[in-house]
Amino acid sequence: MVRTTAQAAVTALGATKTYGSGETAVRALDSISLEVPPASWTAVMGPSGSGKSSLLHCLAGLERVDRGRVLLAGRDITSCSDRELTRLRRGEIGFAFQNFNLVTSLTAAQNVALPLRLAGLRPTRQDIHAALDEVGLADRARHRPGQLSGGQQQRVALARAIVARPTVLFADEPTGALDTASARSVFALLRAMVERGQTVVMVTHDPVAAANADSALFLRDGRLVDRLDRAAAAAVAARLADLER
Ligand SMILES: Nc1ncnc2c1ncn2[C@@H]1O[C@H](COP(=O)(O)OP(=O)(O)OP(=O)(O)O)[C@@H](O)[C@H]1O
Repeated sequence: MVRTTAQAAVTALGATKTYGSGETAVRALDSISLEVPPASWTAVMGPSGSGKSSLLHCLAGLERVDRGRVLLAGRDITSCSDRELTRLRRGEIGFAFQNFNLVTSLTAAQNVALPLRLAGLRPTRQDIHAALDEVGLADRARHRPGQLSGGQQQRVALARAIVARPTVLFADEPTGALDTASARSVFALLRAMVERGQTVVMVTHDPVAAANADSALFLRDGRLVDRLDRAAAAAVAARLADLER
């Protein structure tokens, strides 16, 4: 029986993940324990290879930990079957990942509708339009990914992640390909989600992005080594520079 704060949106208890085996084994996550409160925004930072993406994937149930536990909305996903996990992911979790995962043959609107359709729902045109509007792409609904810039594709991916109103949104560099103005509108969007009670966990290399979050977690060599709450970008950058030394 795992004891945890009942209200946490995401919990990791001694989460450990190793890739490969024998001499080529890499311990990507080394006994990570954390709690992400609901209606909060957490940034995950750290040097390249420190385990950020691995942590995001394990917390989101896209990959399984080898040791330890991960709980989503109080539910222990380490003991879920693949089927239960898929259902949980479709119902509770949104993903906005760096490589977009947009379907190239579908329009922006169809891409946004896809996760809801996969979950057996029939989103209305208004729902889809509202999500595209939130990311500033209402006028690109009929464009296919190949007709959009990298930043616009990223925003379609974000609209797709938010349309289902997930309890927890996991985002990998959600503003990585965006200019300053677009990044700022994404920060506002993520903050609005948090104010509506949703939880955001994002990996970022950008201290400005992390400064918009409520707290920044710092990884090094697969370990959680520090945490800053409500930190200014300069403080985040200084901590990161320390870890990269
Ligand atoms: N599928 C995999 N197979 C083998 N090793 C992996 C795999 N995925 C990650 N790793 C290794 O695990 C470690 C952590 O990788 P991870 O991608 O989580 O780091 P990261 O902090 O997200 O890095 P970056 O900032 O460069 O994206 C690295 O040493 C990486 O090489």
